[in-house]
Amino acid sequence: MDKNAKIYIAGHRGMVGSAIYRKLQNEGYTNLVTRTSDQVDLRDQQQVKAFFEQEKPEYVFLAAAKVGGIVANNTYRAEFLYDNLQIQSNIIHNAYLNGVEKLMFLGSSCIYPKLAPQPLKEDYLLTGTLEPTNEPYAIAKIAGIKMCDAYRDQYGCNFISVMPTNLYGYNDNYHPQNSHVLPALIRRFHEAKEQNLPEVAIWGSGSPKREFLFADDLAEACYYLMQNYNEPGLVNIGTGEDISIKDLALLVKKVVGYEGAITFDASKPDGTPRKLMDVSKLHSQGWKHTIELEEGITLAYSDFLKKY
Ligand SMILES: NC(=O)C1=CN([C@@H]2O[C@H](COP(=O)(O)OP(=O)(O)OC[C@H]3O[C@@H](n4cnc5c(N)ncnc54)[C@H](OP(=O)(O)O)[C@@H]3O)[C@@H](O)[C@H]2O)C=CC1
Ligand SMILES: C[C@H]1O[C@H](OP(=O)(O)OP(=O)(O)OC[C@H]2O[C@@H](n3cnc4c(=O)[nH]c(N)nc43)[C@H](O)[C@@H]2O)[C@@H](O)[C@@H](O)C1=O
Repeated sequence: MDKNAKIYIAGHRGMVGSAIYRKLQNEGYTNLVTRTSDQVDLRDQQQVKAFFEQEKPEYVFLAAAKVGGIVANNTYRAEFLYDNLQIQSNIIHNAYLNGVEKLMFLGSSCIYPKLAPQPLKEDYLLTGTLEPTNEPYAIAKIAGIKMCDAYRDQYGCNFISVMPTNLYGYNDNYHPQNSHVLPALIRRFHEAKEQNLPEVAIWGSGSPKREFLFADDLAEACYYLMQNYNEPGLVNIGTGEDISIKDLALLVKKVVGYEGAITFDASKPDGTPRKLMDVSKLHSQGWKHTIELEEGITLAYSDFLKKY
């Protein structure tokens, strides 16, 4: 990508899109194209068609999606399927029609079977049954991978797919019910500290394990792969290390400085027992994360304090 290349970042106000935007700006890219969802509703075929015909971007980072934690995924099942299929189909098809040089589609680690062997290798895709709480979202993401591959096969498009692990960072969503675990716990421990509450409830049993990557590290990886990777299929992006939700809660408690107790709310779902990425393909491409979990939580907590 030369520094004047016209690059569209779909979802530039979100956690990931804003991190990719910052990275490209820091690298000296000046021709960045963005639209909010109010300006272009990416679910709308006509709006997306008109946008691509007007702007003719050369590169696309597809980081716009309907996103949320385990309860949001399980509650808004129709929206997670419809919105994501529409957004990604409209963008991928119009990228093809308008001769986009290269597109990166962002999926998620939830595309892998619920009980797949760990760590999750790229070739475990479609080898088993999905986790029910996020099946609609995962089905949409799998369709996105297959769409990139089909457009590569039939039309020769250089469309690549990356699968990030669970993410957190600046501009995260701190909604009490709809967010992912890390922002949810940052907020809950912070509010409990402010209100001198004696205990904080953690959803589920605390035993599931998750892997966490700071969004700015993800943006570095996306930028790196956009320049160096041109293959069909998918590439995992993660750290290759995971932690139980209980230990994560203890770490967030420490960073926030909360001194009360932790309890577990068994009425909430655990989801997949474990989702550890095999990152050997990513490492062999020459990229590795730099921000470790405690440092990242400290950065995210200071961002939370500025905004809430
Ligand atoms: N967060 C995570 O833990 C993970 C995220 N991912 C993937 O990374 C990508 C980005 O996620 P993240 O940054 O966390 O999500 P956010 O919710 O922070 O951002 C999503 C962005 O998508 C845009 N968007 C949503 N619906 C529409 C629409 N109908 N029309 C136009 N724009 C729309 C929003 O734009 P606007 O602000 O203008 O409304 C928003 O900025 C997604 O593909 C997600 O699946 C993958 C793994 C984990
Ligand atoms: C990124 C990924 O995100 C979603 O999957 P998930 O990994 O299960 O994500 P999560 O962050 O919401 O939960 C992780 C774990 O943490 C526990 N947990 C404890 N306490 C809270 C809590 O307060 N909030 C939340 N959300 N979870 C909590 C929770 O019960 C679960 O065991 C997918 O739907 C899918 O969208 C996807 O791809």
